Amino acid sequence: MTEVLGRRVPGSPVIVALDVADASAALSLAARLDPQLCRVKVGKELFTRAGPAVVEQLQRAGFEVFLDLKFHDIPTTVAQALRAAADLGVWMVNVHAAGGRRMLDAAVEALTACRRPPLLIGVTVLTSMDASDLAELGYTETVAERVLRLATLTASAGLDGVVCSAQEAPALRRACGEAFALVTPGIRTAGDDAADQRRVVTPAEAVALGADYLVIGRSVTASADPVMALNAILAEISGDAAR
Ligand SMILES: O=C(O)c1cc(=O)[nH]c(=O)n1[C@@H]1O[C@H](COP(=O)(O)O)[C@@H](O)[C@H]1O
Repeated sequence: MTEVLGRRVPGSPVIVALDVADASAALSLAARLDPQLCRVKVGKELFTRAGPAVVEQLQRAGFEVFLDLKFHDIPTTVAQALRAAADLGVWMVNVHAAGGRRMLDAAVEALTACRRPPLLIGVTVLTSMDASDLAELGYTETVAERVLRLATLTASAGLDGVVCSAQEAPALRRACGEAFALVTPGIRTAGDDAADQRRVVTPAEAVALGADYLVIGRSVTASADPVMALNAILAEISGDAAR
């Protein structure tokens, strides 16, 4: 357990997004990181390049892996894809909550039968989206309302948590309870470029708002010194930076 500003979370709350071009880049970055201090995320770019082998290599190196493939398909396809992810032994997987009730039910059922089921997380509204993106898609809800709708659907289907911006964390904590995992990308250290992200917070803000896990990519991976960048983030969220 790690003490993070008074909240106790199992292991490190930081998940480093290994959004790099190939397995060798991922493994050489991982070799510089300490699995006691962070987990790692394998997403669409790395998985499409390197496949399950890189997940297995990262796990052999001692890392718990969040396999971020954001499944969003018909219920049967999502269920089978999740069984394949569980067979890989990953720690966390995700699906788009917008796949709807029957897809979420099928996802939960698929993992119930697994010996070591990964945490199953529903993506609400991508942190790269803002009010204008939702309006163009025809949604009349605000971002906060839509995130809350998708999170309560996700919770009622029995998933373990959601991906959201930490901006929405307080409302989701109230609605979905203490045990519901809030996984928050869109993290930027002070002065970092938001780039394609729209709902952005700093690491310390995310923790203060009640996030359980902070998904952090470019603030670490695009840094000239990723290890130093990660250590600075860990110091910031443990409160050391303020002391
Ligand atoms: O599911 C995710 O991990 C995810 C959901 C979301 O809403 N926003 C989001 O940025 N992500 C992922 O989190 C990471 C964020 O990367 P950076 O913006 O570089 O920190 C990327 O790997 C995204 O794919």
